[in-house]
Amino acid sequence: MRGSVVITGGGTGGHLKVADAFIEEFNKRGIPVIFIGSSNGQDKQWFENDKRLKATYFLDTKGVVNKNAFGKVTSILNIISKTNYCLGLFSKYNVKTVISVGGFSAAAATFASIVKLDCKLYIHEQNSVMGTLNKVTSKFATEVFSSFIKTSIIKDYPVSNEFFDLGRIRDKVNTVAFFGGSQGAIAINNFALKLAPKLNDMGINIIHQAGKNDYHRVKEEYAKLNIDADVFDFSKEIPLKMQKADFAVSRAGASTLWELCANCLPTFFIPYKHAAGDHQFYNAKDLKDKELCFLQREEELREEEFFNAINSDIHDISKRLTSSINSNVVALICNIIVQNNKK
Ligand SMILES: CC(=O)N[C@H]1[C@@H](OP(=O)(O)OP(=O)(O)OC[C@H]2O[C@@H](n3ccc(=O)[nH]c3=O)[C@H](O)[C@@H]2O)O[C@H](CO)[C@@H](O)[C@@H]1O
Repeated sequence: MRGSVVITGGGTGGHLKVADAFIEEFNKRGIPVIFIGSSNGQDKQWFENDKRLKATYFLDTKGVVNKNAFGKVTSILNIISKTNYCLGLFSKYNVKTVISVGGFSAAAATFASIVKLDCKLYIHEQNSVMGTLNKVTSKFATEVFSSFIKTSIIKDYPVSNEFFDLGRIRDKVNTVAFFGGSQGAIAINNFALKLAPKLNDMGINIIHQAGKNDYHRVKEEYAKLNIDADVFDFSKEIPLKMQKADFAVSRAGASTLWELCANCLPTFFIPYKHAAGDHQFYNAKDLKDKELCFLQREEELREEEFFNAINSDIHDISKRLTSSINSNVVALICNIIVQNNKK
């Protein structure tokens, strides 16, 4: 393959997990990868000391959406200056391929790839509703990959093989896991604490990812209830946590959603209502329409719906989830990118 590959984007775990899948695949193929993210958000935490990367750059960039006019102008001027900086990096590392996984961290390197005429841009859009940056830049992309866009040549999500390898068909609910997404979700934490006494009485174990900000409160609440739950703020072992569970309650962030599918874990989704364009609701709606999950909006949450769900035919759902997503997707996408690079 000619030159180095730049992977850009991030902000939150959903984008970064996809970036990680690409880094892993190119690294296996011996192709040098440079990560360009932001110093704001979780990018540094994920990749700052990653030995698989030839170089990492964390630029001081922030989002443009949801800002007043002055904030928008300042952010745009900053992106222009950082785009120029990225062009310098592209020359230094002979970059011919840029893969954007979206989020505000991706803006500068994505624009630089559009300006640099001998550089191809690829976008991975995770969500059912396209993010603002991707809406603007997708017309310049060689390919846009998405599990939701009908025209995507690979219509699957890059999920690590671990989730497939540790998947199993569920029969009976002995353990329920609660997942709030990379940052945790107070609404899911409160719902879990409300359900916990009854679950405990039913002899059902609890696994609970509470998020950094709410972890101590949640841990204390379980202690007050005298319930021995597996509570953590953030874990690198989500595949193992999913493997242990027979049913999940989760936000509908795209990476988590497809990981749950790969793991064949029946799930009750509670989408984050402020997600841009309500995309978390629509991420899960496709599965709901196929009766492959349960879906309730935060403001309509009822315990009764949850208990009906865990008492339904979870074996059937779990079995049908096996054909909801294919493995090795990142390898297929990388094959296309490598092929195009030779042209
Ligand atoms: C609030 C918001 O706007 N969230 C968006 C964000 O979600 P968020 O960042 O929460 O992303 P996802 O739910 O898609 O993914 C979270 C990722 O972090 C991993 N994980 C999570 C918890 C943990 O303890 N350990 C761990 O490794 C999960 O396995 C998963 O791979 O990006 C997603 C992908 O664009 C979007 O669909 C979400 O709507």
